[in-house]
Amino acid sequence: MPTALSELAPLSRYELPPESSVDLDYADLAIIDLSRATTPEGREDLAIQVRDAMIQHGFFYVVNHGYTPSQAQRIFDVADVPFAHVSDDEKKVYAGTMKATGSYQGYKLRQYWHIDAGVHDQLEHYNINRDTSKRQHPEALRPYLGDVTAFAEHNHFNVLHPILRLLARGLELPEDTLVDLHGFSAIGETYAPNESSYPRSLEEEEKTKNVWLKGHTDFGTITILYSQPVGGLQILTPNGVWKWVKYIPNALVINAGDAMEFLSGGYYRATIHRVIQPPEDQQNYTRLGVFYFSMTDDNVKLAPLVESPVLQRIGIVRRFDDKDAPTMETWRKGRTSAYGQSNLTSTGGGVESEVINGVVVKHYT
Ligand SMILES: O=C(O)CCC(=O)C(=O)O
Ligand SMILES: [Fe+2]
Repeated sequence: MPTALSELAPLSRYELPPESSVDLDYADLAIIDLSRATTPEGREDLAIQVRDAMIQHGFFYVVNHGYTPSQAQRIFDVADVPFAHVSDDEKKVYAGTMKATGSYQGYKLRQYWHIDAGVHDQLEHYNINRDTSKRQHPEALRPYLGDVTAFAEHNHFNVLHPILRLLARGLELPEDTLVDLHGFSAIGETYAPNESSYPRSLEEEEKTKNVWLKGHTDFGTITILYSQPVGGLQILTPNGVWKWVKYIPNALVINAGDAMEFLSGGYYRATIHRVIQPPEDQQNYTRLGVFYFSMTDDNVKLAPLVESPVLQRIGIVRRFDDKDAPTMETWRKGRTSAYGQSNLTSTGGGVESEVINGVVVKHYT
């Protein structure tokens, strides 16, 4: 069960940069008060709110998820360690092997992904499996692995599972249908990763039209992002307009990925989102992201949950025949090893595509 963030090793503070005062075109996302999920009446209301938010935008905020502001602050402090307190040489020792193994653990060093026009990314990630003992970690991070485990447990049991219960209700399925596919100790690759992005040169900004991370869908079921002040994250609205995601202190930004879209027969869509250059008053700050990317257990076949009365009524949008559905393991490995490494085919209108396990995956500029 979740452990408390107490008796922790001291740690230097990461100052969250100030909020932008630029007037940006923000997406109007629902705010879900997760503390209401503890009562049956609360769950009934929230299930409707979450379903509608998923159908309308595919993104929503969660507040009152159980972390105090100081617990959230500590998570940012820990997340900063692999970037600010590890030398470039040591980072290379702990580099991940995404292309070779399809497993997303360790550093994704800067410049690993191709963005556009020969320009590579300036995003540095450090990804940790929820079982922190799967790999060695840089020395500076080792005193804080207990924090990472507590963070993974908090996300898994206090955020992910309650949301999965609401999403199952929205499909009129038994409440634990999706929870049962997301074990904490099952073999699977849920990550509790961190990400940091560094400012880029003017030339690189021009060549990529300010895009830092191309429009994409996440490949797991649910992504939990800790809202942070440096802007840049945008979602693609159904009418083709990119809208910014606003910072809300101690809120979580939740979205569905491919695996959820497959399981829900297209009912909960994997919304396309991207990262662009932050607004002008934040361009000298690095962006520190804290995420919990969740996936089902590796052996789950990502075929639609046809027993859902909702899907039986409204129909299923299929991306493949149910018998050909990839497992979570096949899908995550295929997408992880190809990302930013494969040659994309331009299909016009700023859309590029690739085929992973026989399924077309699109990238948006
Ligand atoms: O940095 C962000 O705000 C979002 C990054 C993202 O979409 C991803 O890593 O999948
Ligand atoms: Fe993403």
